[in-house]
Amino acid sequence: MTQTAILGAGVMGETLLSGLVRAGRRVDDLLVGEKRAERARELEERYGVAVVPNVDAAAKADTVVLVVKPQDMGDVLAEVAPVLRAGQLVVSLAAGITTAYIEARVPEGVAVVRVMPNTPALVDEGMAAISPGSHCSEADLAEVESLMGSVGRVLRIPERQQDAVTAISGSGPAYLFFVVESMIEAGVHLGLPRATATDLTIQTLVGSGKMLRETGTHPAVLREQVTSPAGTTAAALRELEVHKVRAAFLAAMEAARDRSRELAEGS
Ligand SMILES: NC(=O)C1=CN([C@@H]2O[C@H](COP(=O)(O)OP(=O)(O)OC[C@H]3O[C@@H](n4cnc5c(N)ncnc54)[C@H](OP(=O)(O)O)[C@@H]3O)[C@@H](O)[C@H]2O)C=CC1
Ligand SMILES: O=C(O)[C@@H]1CCC=N1
Repeated sequence: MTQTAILGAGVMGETLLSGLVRAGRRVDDLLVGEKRAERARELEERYGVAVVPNVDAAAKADTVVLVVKPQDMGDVLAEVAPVLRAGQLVVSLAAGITTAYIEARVPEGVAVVRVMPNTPALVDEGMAAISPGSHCSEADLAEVESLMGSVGRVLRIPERQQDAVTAISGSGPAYLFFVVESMIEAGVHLGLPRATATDLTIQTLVGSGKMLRETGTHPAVLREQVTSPAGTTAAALRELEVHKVRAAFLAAMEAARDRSRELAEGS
């Protein structure tokens, strides 16, 4: 088994780490680079994984996964580039950061893959979109598919689509949690106990998601099936149109796509 280093074990890094451990990856084959001592101790206790300085992890591993904030990427690459060598694979999970940005900062012959994951990976229902850098082999892509496939689905996409993907599946869980929060609050306004409103909303989301996935039916058709003539759903949907929810999603996702592009510029 190859050695994998995860540099930056915050929300997304720990999500990947926990998934790899759940999937049966030996902790001896995993290394973590994390700068805060307290956080390092926490991860060592929770997973039994070795937390070591970034350079040690990067020098030892076959695959180095970068899960720091886009704004920290330049510093981390400057730190580990001197110990990287041809034949290693660098995988970035950071929004906005291009493979060209990374390739310009690592030695010749280091393969680079860009990934946009999402947090449902925590329950093995992640969605990861992966794009190869300029000198990346089929074996490198297969390694990343195996890595991310242990926590959900993986899709290969051209890198030019990564900013839009970030706006859909990377940030997407937050939009859906926001909708869930809003429905729960509305249920409470309608007089339901909070626990009841929460149960009803979550099961409705899970059931609707399962219908979408298992029937393959277009969401507009599924929506029409719920919308009885002159009924309750029609009354509700009219309000969502009046309040321009569809336009708000378009504006929100354009903002996410644009922010991803800005992060590439280092801001
Ligand atoms: N959260 C999400 O849903 C998603 C996140 N991503 C991407 O994942 C990356 C991480 O995001 P997220 O997990 O949310 O952010 P976090 O801030 O939770 O995690 C980043 C981690 O990196 C650590 N870190 C910072 N500098 C270094 C360094 N030099 N060496 C080692 N570790 C370091 C931070 O430590 P400290 O806190 O001490 O600074 C922190 O633990 C980002 O690039 C983001 O774009 C992608 C898709 C989804
Ligand atoms: O908000 C962010 O920047 C990260 C990238 C996608 C989801 N979270």
